[in-house]
Amino acid sequence: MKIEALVRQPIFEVTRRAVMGFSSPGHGYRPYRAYTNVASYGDMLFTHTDCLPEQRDLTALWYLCDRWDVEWGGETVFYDANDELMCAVRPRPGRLVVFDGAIKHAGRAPNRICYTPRYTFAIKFERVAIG
Ligand SMILES: O=C(O)CCC(=O)C(=O)O
Ligand SMILES: [Fe+2]
Repeated sequence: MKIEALVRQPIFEVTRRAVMGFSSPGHGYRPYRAYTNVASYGDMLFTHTDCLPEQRDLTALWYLCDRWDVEWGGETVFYDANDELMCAVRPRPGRLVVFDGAIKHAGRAPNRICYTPRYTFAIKFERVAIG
């Protein structure tokens, strides 16, 4: 999605406010990319990072679902430097998670009993000097 169009949407204002909480004196965040992920049972979503550690980008991830059964799986999982699980975020209607893009993570495909696609909407922010 074009960033100029995104910033006019109500979802962006909510996202911006959440991301603002990570600002520090002299530094803010600027959106540079936004897109939707879709995954269904059997898909393979690879473990990755969204930026290099020194970049300190943030990823804002919305779970776009009307409902999400706990048995459907499809969590976003986060790993430490030893590839141990630190955290799993369960899709939930309207949930937003904001995280440091340098943390290793992966979306997980839904389980076999899930007949609905798993949609997430990602907005990537770069750290910028302000003032
Ligand atoms: O859909 C997810 O849970 C993760 C998406 C993601 O990691 C990304 O878009 O960079
Ligand atoms: Fe990612």
